[in-house]
Amino acid sequence: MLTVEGLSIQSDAVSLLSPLSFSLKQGEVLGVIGASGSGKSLLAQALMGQVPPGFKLGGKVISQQGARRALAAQSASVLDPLRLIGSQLRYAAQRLGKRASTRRHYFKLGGNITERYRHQLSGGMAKRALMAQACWQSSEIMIADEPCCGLDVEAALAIYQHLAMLARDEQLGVMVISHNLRQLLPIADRVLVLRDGRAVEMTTPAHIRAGACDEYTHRFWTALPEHWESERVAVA
Ligand SMILES: Nc1ncnc2c1ncn2[C@@H]1O[C@H](COP(=O)(O)OP(=O)(O)OP(=O)(O)O)[C@@H](O)[C@H]1O
Repeated sequence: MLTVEGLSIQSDAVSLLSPLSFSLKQGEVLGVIGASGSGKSLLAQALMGQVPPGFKLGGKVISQQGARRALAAQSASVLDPLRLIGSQLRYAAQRLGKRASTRRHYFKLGGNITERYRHQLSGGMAKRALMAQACWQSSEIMIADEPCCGLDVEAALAIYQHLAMLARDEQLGVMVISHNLRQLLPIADRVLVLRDGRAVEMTTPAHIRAGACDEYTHRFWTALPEHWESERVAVA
């Protein structure tokens, strides 16, 4: 569905993303993990062709048969501050055309989010609006950058379940960027691990759970609270 060949980002002489190649398949959830600043959001922006001004983008991003990509960005700043959320969602749905009707069940907004402006949303409400908007924007590829920060566990679970359903039932290629391995692993088919703008490995949840992965990846797994050793807890 999406083929990435030697994708790289430079700012001045600094390499922020070293040449990276991978594919996103139809019906798959590809998780992306990495420490803060490892280049996850830049990768998402590069896949959308939207890197910050002055950044140099290298390599190729090829969509199969013109598959459209939508990004649920990390920050609500991408929402239009002057239009009601409902109006922005309706616009996205119109562009999706006939296929929009099957998306009604995903990322329910609740409350009166659609009747509010961006500045009237809480962090969690904004997140839900961003997810719903991206879901209406593309029928082929959806990229979700930290879809659940600011959400309570129940809302986060619903979002992850909907991302999995979009891949499984609607056959989208779904890429999910997350710090939260515990939420990501149950829905991911494969996991791309980034460190300092470089790919450490492309692995699977089964390999991560079994410890059959790079030592850097394994550290994310052992950092989950359920794996804390008693002495580490005692120090904390
Ligand atoms: N607009 C920008 N101008 C300059 N540097 C930037 C810009 N955006 C990102 N960077 C730099 O690129 C690197 C990767 O940033 P990125 O936002 O992709 O990290 P991330 O992995 O998404 O982090 P986090 O998990 O904290 O969101 C960082 O060193 C960051 O400082």
